[in-house]
Parts: sequence; structure tokens; C-alpha cells
Amino acid sequence: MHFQWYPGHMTKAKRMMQENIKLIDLIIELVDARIPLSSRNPDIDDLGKNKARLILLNKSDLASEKGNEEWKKYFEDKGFYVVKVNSKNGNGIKNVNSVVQDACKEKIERDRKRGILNRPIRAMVVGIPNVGKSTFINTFAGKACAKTGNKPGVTKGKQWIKLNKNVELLDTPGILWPKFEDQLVGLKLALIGSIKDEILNVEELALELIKFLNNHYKGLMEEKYTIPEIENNAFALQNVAESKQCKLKGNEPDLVKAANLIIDDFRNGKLGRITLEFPDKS
Ligand SMILES: Nc1nc2c(ncn2[C@@H]2O[C@H](COP(=O)(O)OP(=O)(O)OP(=O)(O)O)[C@@H](O)[C@H]2O)c(=O)[nH]1
Repeated sequence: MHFQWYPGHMTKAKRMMQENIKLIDLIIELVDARIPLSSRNPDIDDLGKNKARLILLNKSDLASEKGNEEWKKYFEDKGFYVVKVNSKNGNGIKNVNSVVQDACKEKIERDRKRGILNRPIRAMVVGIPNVGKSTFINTFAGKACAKTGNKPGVTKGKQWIKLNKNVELLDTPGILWPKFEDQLVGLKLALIGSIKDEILNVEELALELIKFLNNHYKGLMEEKYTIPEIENNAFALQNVAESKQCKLKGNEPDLVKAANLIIDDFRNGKLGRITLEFPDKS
């Protein structure tokens, strides 16, 4: 499967990010807990050097708990602050505030030594498309938070959301472009739904998902779709089509419909909590 990304968008996103990063103390980076490495662009490490860093394992409700724990440790070992969250229902969000303070303790101390008291921490949310940036901002900020108006000088044109007396959040999230160099990364991004389905071959995608599930979550497909034990991925897709009454005119199995069904079930968590990649133990 081949994926393309548009260089024009990339350049613009990067320029915006470089400008906004100058204004902030802390980068809150969202990754998808099901594919924490494939859903991040490591260029942010260079762009964000000298800034406090917090990684949110978002959509942690859709990933396995074992996977979430392994990834939390993986990023913590690399020096990041990490919180597992579900931005949609708010799980884990209440921990973010205290971790933000912790992540910025050096800046707070530096300010204090210079006699600057109570200058709020300024943060920006970044992440690839569809990772949940807007959902997180809304949940984190809550309804009670008023947007502050434009400020003169450096922050001209920027909107800040005042979360409390200690933290302000830039209201426009930074878009990171996913890295497509590796086709496997592209495949995982497609599976979680961060590449438009129109440009994908859904049958091929579903076959890859079946292959992965059969290797790592043995028996799951058979149980969820009441199909015989999988020996061949293409047969499995056909079996799902039959079991779920996905039919074309003339009673032929509708493989595209079955493929869409499996992919949607995966994305919506109906197949259970599934992590698609684990930290490399080597
Ligand atoms: N299950 C689950 N769904 C989530 C979570 N966070 C966000 N979503 C869903 O993911 C989808 C994308 O969320 P958005 O907040 O629009 O993502 P975004 O990063 O702002 O997307 P762009 O505007 O494309 O950059 C929405 O359908 C959200 O409801 C989460 O923690 N768990």
C-alpha cells in the first residue's frame, strides 16, 4: 500500500509550529495509545528542545492496559512526563494539571530566583491529525475557562485559554505531520483512521488487520464474528462476510462491506482494547 503526504502542508505546519513554540514553556504532545511511536513525529524533539515536555497517551481506552503501561515506562525512561488519558470521557484528565506543574518546576524555580512571581506556565497542544487535540483542549479547559483576548506585542493574534492562575493554553493546537517513510507506519496510521479512507484499499487494510489480530490476539476474530479458526486471511474475510450477511446482488459475499465492518469495529473499540505496537525490547 502506498501513502502520500503533501509537502506544502508540512512546510506550513512546521513554520506555524516554530513560531508558536517560541511563545511557550511546555509542549503537551498527544500520541495515540494504540500506536504511540507511529503516531508521533520525532522532529518535535528538535523543535521543542529546551521546553518542558509532556506526552499524553490519548485514546488509552482503546489500547490494552498492558500496552499503556509499557509505553508510559518507555517514554518516562526517555525523560518525558507521561499521563494516560481518555479525552473523550475525561478519564485521567484531572492528573494532567499536577503533572504540568511538575514538568515545569525548573521554569517556576528560575522565575522565582529572578523575582518573577505568578507568571503562568504557557503550554501548547501538538499532535497528528485526528489524535484528539481539540477534544483534549475542550475537556482539559472545561466550560468554566474563559478565553483571554488578544494580547499586545509578541502574542499578537494568539488566543490563550486561561485554565487557572498558573496555566495558559494556546487555543490553536499544533499539527504534526506523521512520518510515512516506513510503509508499516502508514498502515498503522490508516488502521486507526488518521488517513482518509477514500485513498485506501479497505480490503487490503482489513486483511492486514486480520493478520495482526491472528498473530497477536489469537482467537479474537473467531469469537467476535463466529467464524471457523483462521488458516487463511482472505478466507477469514469471506467468512466474516458470510457470518455478518454482507452480500452483493446474486448472493456473492460483499468483501468490501465486511472489510469496512471489521475496520470500524476495531476503530470503535468493539473488538476490545487493542495496541498495535509495543516498545522494542531489544
Ligand atoms: N475513544 C476515544 N476517542 C477519542 C479520544 N479523544 C478524542 N477522541 C475522538 O477522536 C476523534 C478526533 O478528535 P479531535 O479532537 O477532532 O482530533 P484533532 O487532533 O483535534 O483532529 P484534527 O482537527 O484533524 O487535527 C473524535 O471523534 C473524538 O471524539 C479518546 O481519548 N478516546
